Amino acid sequence: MVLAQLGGSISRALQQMSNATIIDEKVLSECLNEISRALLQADVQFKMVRDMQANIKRIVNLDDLAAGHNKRRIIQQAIFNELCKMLDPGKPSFIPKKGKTSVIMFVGLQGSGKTTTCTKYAYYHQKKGWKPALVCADTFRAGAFDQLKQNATKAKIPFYGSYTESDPVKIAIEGVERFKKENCDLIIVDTSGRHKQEAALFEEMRQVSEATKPNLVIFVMDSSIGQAAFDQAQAFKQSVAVGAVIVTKMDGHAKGGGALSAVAATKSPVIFIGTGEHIDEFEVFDVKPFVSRLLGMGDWSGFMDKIHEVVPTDQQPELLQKLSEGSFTLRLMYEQFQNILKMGPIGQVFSMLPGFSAELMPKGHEKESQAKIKRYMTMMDSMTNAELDSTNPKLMNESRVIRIARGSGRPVRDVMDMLEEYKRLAKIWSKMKGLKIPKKGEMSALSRNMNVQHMSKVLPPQLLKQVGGVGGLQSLMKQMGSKDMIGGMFGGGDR
Ligand SMILES: Nc1nc2c(ncn2[C@@H]2O[C@H](COP(=O)(O)OP(=O)(O)OP(=O)(O)O)[C@@H](O)[C@H]2O)c(=O)[nH]1
Repeated sequence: MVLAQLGGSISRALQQMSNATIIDEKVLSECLNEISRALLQADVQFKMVRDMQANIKRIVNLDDLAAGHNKRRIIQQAIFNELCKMLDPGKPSFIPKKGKTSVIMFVGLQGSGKTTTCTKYAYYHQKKGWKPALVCADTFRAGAFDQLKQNATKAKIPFYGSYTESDPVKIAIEGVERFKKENCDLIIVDTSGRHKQEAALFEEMRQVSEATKPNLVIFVMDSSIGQAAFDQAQAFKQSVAVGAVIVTKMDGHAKGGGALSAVAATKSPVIFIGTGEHIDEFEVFDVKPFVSRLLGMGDWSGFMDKIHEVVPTDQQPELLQKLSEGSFTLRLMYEQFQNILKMGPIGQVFSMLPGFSAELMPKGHEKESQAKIKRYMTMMDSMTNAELDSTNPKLMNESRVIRIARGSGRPVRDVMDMLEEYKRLAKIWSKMKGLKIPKKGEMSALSRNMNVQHMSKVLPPQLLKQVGGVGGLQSLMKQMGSKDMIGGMFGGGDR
């Protein structure tokens, strides 16, 4: 089951509960059974699901709730908290410091995405001004060094490895020593994988770990392994001091529940997730926004982070300003298309907004989407400045459409398609009107600045209904002291 499906099932269960006139023991049980079924289908370990159900029932004692209390909200809050608890081992992982050398060792089974993830991790930090380096201590898989070398070269990250040396410990020591001398602050050691957990793999991992004394060992896990995740994660944890987990292939048809099980097995947090084969398809994993997204609440802080990441710094103030004005011109669309082609899919950004997914660049169709965007841009190149800067699509009369089509060598139908796309995007962006945009690092300020009206515009209709429409939302925010829109709605507070 894909995670989106899991989120959908949970939202539906909550919705059904909300539709009930009276929320009693029976309604609560039905809702919890529905949610449990969805989690089990997503391959979350049975024991975890059972514990969660018991915890919620214990917390939500319907008889104890004084009349007038918002039972619905309390139940939602309990579900949110329990899901967060499942994913939060209660202690943070080691956090490397920029400018101070840290050795990070990656472990995982063959094919889990370990080598790809090492480069993604290095690239993520490099973009933030770190000096990462990659060491290939995988001498088991022929071609592993070539793969790492290729990835590292593309991302301009220094690397170390050998075609002739067969001792991974020796390579790891040499590589780490070399990059320490070169003042790299993030030395990433990629170790061998095997097809299955076997003694030789664990012995090798132990030796590499002993020799390089990593500050952090990251266990890389393929999200599609489902129920097997718990045992696999536990086996790794017993051999090396796993301190964090990265779950890969969250974009595929993954049984995402495995991620939850890995956290329980290693008592270590998930720190990143892989969302595609491309180097920047890699996201910081934060429990509360993740659960918010799972429950269809959107992820505002992730959205803002992505804007900061995807849009060039010099264009950010202008874009955010325009966003808050709600005026979306064709020129703005053109500029964003330029960003997409340069930086990768901005569809990732949109997927973080409540209520809609990456429609512009559907997964698996990136090539077609890119070609479409290029076609759109060619057509926009045939427009006048006035047309590009206008927010009024009526300006585009029939004769102009024909001229633009002729000017760009495209059929009229294509121009119409492009204008439709513009209208669709403009409609989405118009919902942002009046939003106060925080500077980087002030995400909770965004939440505080969102008023009921904004929230009601961007919340998916079924969710809005669930909280009792605009009126319900208003009283909910009042009750929560309007603290934090995402955390606040479910009692999470500031992040
Ligand atoms: N869709 C998707 N594919 C991924 C992701 N991460 C890695 N992959 C793909 O998974 C495959 C295996 O990745 P590798 O990095 O070679 O696997 P590995 O675990 O290093 O394998 P060994 O080096 O043999 O241990 C490659 O085709 C990657 O492109 C992801 O987040 N999403």
